[in-house]
Amino acid sequence: MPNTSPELTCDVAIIGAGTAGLAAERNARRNGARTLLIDETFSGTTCASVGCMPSKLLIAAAHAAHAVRQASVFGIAAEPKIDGDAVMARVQRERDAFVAGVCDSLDKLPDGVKVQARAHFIDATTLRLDDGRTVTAKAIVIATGSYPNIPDTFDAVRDRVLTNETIFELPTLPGSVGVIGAGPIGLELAQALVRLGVETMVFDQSPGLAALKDEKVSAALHTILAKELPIHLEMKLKAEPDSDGVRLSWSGEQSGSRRFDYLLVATGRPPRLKDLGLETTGITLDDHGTPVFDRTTMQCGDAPIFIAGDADHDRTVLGEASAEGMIAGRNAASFPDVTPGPRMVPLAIMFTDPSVAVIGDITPDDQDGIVIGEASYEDQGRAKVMARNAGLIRFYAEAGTGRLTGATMAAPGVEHSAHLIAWAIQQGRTATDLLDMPFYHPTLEEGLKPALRAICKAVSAPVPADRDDGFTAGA
Ligand SMILES: Cc1cc2nc3c(=O)[nH]c(=O)nc-3n(C[C@H](O)[C@H](O)[C@H](O)COP(=O)(O)OP(=O)(O)OC[C@H]3O[C@@H](n4cnc5c(N)ncnc54)[C@H](O)[C@@H]3O)c2cc1C
Ligand SMILES: NC(=O)c1ccc[n+]([C@@H]2O[C@H](COP(=O)([O-])OP(=O)(O)OC[C@H]3O[C@@H](n4cnc5c(N)ncnc54)[C@H](O)[C@@H]3O)[C@@H](O)[C@H]2O)c1
Repeated sequence: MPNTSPELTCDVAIIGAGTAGLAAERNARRNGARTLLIDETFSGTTCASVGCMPSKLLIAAAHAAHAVRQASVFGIAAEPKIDGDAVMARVQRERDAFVAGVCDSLDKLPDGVKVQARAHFIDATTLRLDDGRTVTAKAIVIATGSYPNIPDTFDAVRDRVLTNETIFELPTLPGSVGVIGAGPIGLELAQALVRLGVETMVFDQSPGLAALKDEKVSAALHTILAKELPIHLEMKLKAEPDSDGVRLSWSGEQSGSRRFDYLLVATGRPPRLKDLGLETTGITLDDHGTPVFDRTTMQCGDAPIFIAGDADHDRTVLGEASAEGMIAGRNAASFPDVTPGPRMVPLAIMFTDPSVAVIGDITPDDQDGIVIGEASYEDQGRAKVMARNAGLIRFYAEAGTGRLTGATMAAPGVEHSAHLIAWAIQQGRTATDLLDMPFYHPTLEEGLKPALRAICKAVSAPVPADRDDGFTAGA
């Protein structure tokens, strides 16, 4: 039941009922705090409503279409017949079910915890709500998430601009979409759209894909994705209205111009901190206006203010929003007694085909003290069986020991194998340790072995003596 009291007090107030805010509220309450969870809409998390889940639903439909198209490789003649209305109806139906699940959990919060309003700080422990009420708390958690940035370049065509907040609402698939931004949102959705029969092109002002620091993997991914999707990097763009659509002109290494029904603008999601009154709190802000905080405690300086999720602009993925929320909630409840929480090895996965993972520390090729082992999936046994033999993985390891420190992977099955690598890195395992573990045949995981062996060789570490030394037929 929403709380309508005029003056509110609590131990911990949380601004934002997304993944981070919900985790923070739960953990603060579990640690004995009287909590208030403040949200403008309580309409479901970004993940469920306009983020992870609807995007993966659209990708699932695209995979189905792609599999039909690929069937001819195996001697099966088939052509997908794509019903755009039905594709979008399923995306929306399943998305609504995920949102309903979030809303159910909101309904189960204890009476009086939910406060529906927009909040801003008037000092470090007081919030003003947009309905005129105030909230006084011993500690406050900022979990306000992020929003889609739309550069001025697209001002003249705003009515034809889609973002992640609007694209999943379309009643049917559009005929053509220019995707601006080759980050995870742009690439995941562009590949899904093109596979669903939408004429799609991607444009970015930067030279690489998805901000991958590993240029070799970025280049390999570009080559693979460009086979089905034109991707123009380092482009200057101009957008003008054009008969119920947009004319996009680009210039750079190549130049061109064409009309699209829509532009999907996926040019980054800055933290939603504007108008939050942070300047009244005394906390230190960085050059972008984001609070400076401690990554292990989530505390902003030594103030009674904590931050979690996309709002801190650090590791902007779901698992980290949840983990940060848990740490922030616990420390807000025990403030001023604040203790570090363990952080996980960073893991980000992009659900393109092939999927892409970035794990741990990504180091340049010429960095002292680090060796790199790589493996191509072009000749990988199981990937060839499935006609998915393309991709590159690169592991980074300590030169002295072969201890794995990070990985960039773009290859089939990486969404799964990346977890094994992240777990190994978190446990401090060496390449030799991993090669001593079971690998089944024939699997995509076997494709990790050449990269691990290359690390062993580079650090003169043993490949386990009683394990295969690289000669499994078809691996
Ligand atoms: C298209 C897309 C696909 C994604 N796919 C993945 C994926 O596959 N895997 C993955 O791990 N991550 C993915 N992400 C990222 C993931 O969704 C986010 O990292 C995560 O949802 C952030 O959660 P949050 O709690 O920080 O923010 P949110 O869930 O956005 O919650 C913020 C809340 O704060 C409220 N709020 C804001 N300001 C105020 C205020 N002043 N007063 C009151 N309330 C306020 C808002 O109403 C909102 O409810 C994706 C994101 C997008 C956009
Ligand atoms: N699978 C996943 O985990 C997943 C999927 C989607 C989104 N996300 C999260 O959502 C966040 C936002 O994703 P995103 O892809 O919008 O942002 P991003 O910041 O990762 O990428 C934005 C891209 O847009 C480009 N760009 C910026 N301004 C431009 C302009 N004016 N013209 C042309 N290009 C421009 C940038 O060079 C960059 O490549 C990510 O940080 C990610 O954490 C995660």
